[in-house]
Amino acid sequence: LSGTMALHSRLFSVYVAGVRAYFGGEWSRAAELLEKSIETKQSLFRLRRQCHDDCLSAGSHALSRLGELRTGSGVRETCTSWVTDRPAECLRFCMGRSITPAGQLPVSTDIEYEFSTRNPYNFLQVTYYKLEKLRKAAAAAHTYFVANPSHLEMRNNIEKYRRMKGVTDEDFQDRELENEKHWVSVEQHEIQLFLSFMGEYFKVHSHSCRVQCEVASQPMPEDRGTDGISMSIFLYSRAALSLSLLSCRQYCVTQVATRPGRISAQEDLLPTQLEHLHIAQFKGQTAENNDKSSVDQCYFTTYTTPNYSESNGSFVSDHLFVCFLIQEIVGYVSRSLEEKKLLYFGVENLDFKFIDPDLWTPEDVVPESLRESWRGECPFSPVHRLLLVSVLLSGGVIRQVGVTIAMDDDLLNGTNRVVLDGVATEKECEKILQLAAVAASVGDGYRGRRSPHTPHETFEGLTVLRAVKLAQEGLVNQSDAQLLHELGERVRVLLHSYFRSPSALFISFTHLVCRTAVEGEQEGRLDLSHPVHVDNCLLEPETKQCWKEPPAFIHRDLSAILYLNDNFDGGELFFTNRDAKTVTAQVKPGCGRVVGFSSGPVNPHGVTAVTRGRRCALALWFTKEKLYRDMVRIMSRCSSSCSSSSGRPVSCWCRDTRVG
Ligand SMILES: O=C(O)CCC(=O)C(=O)O
Ligand SMILES: [Fe+3]
Repeated sequence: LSGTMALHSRLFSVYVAGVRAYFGGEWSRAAELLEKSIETKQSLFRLRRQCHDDCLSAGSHALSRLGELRTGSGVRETCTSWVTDRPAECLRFCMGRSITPAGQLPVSTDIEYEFSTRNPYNFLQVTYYKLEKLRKAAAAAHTYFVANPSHLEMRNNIEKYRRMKGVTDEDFQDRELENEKHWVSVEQHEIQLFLSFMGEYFKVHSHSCRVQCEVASQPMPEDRGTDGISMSIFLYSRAALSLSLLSCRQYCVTQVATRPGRISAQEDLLPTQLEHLHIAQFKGQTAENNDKSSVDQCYFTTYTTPNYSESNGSFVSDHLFVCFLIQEIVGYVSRSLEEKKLLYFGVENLDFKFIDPDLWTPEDVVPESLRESWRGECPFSPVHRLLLVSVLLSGGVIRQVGVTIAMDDDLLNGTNRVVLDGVATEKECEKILQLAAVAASVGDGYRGRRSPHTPHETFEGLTVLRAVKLAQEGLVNQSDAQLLHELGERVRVLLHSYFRSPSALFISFTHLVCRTAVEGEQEGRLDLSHPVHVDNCLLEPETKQCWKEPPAFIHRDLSAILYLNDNFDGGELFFTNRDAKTVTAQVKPGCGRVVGFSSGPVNPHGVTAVTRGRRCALALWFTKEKLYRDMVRIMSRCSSSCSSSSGRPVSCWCRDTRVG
């Protein structure tokens, strides 16, 4: 045996011996063997990476040829050329398989699984504890717990280690951190750090994950038989294996985007990171004066003119960094697309199961017959699409007379933030405030309630549906209830244009909220009216991560608050960094002022204490996903156009809206 096979076989035997020693209570021996097995695993992974790098150029060549085969060629031909052209020979040779007799391989996916779940560290933790090497036990416990956060016993062990003498915070180290390095820089905003994130991202993506797929999907022995049937079976199983390899690689996106210890992958990690980059580089070119955006220019320049720096020197020197990055991404995207094409071919023709982990896959990659549930038309290139999935580009035009841009990204010191003035008139603010007052006086779910955020304020809320009901009961004017809806629409149109959103925006939820200072309870207040949060994910300030998981409203893409008054003290909206502490900008509310911002992790925000009076605002959230638009809102608009004598609003259906 040689190369990786030898290592694999050693890994297997050393680990088994270590576990045996463990169960035999031979602690020193167990520690030695388990450590050795971890070392062996690391060497094995290193060697595989090496093999992969060495065979890579052959690989990309074969893949690009296969892409051409998708249309107009039969399954058999595709498989045949694939099998013969694939650089598997290179990999197999490199990995030592070519000299190993088929069927006698000590390949055990169990052992790979064992290491991927970090189980050896569980054994090690007990072993070191028995040997009274507490600091090492703490590191092993921590390393295991990072990947198994719901393991209660390990949580308790860690608590115990923390209380033990001689153990310090520094001892709780993740010994497998090397493979997750990209997370260290993931939350940095600065461009240089972003670049380093991208570097780590691609490294981890291709080295730690994609390479390991090669091993899991090595083809079967060369026993292809001579008759037609066994040849077909042979080709079919080869194709299936190759498809599993590709699908394994595709899922690397999810693995790379899943932080150790989290269950869910960070959705669309790459586009989200691009949002950080913020296209700060692309700002200043509005749709008006330049119908080709900078992204287009960069893409165009880099990929259509070989000596682009000469042909468009000034642009490229300003944007060299971004162009470089985009070049990286283009490579990544085109490789991924080639794989997807083949996979969809397999889904269509070979009944292969594949669920695309990316949201940015362009429609033309998906065969016609599979498109049914696919998203709508997208006129953008794959790279563009990748950039735009989660990216809003502030700086678009505001066309409404009387509305002005009071603060932009620069003044607000951040990304995708804007303050617009003049969105509602004094009269309109009055009407909505009146509506809020009536709602409060007749009582709704919030009346007189203490705020959910602070005991020093009360909180009243009114939804659109509730407003419509009040109108139907004759308690408020129909037209005032209707105004709530109109204002929401007005803000939607303005922000859609300002943020140049390539996809439609739907109102996902609207809430009229008033916060009132409780008199006599304001002395020495240190808390906030609304603690710092991100609207569409759970902010974890310690790690600066934001988890797009329920109970966060993960489908909110854009947030807006329309302010209605200013006769109160405090109640300023502020933005912070991801540490939830460093304030980057503040906004003072006033009638007709709208603050709009992307709902994601670039915009943590909160509200300072309201220490006198009552602060009312209409909070609006928008989504790009049709599915999550506000059904209640649409229905209530219908029902508000029905006569109130028709009874309960929900039983009144109107035909002119496309509900359901
Ligand atoms: O009222 C405000 O200014 C902000 C409220 C807010 O952030 C929210 O409701 O999520
Ligand atoms: Fe918020």
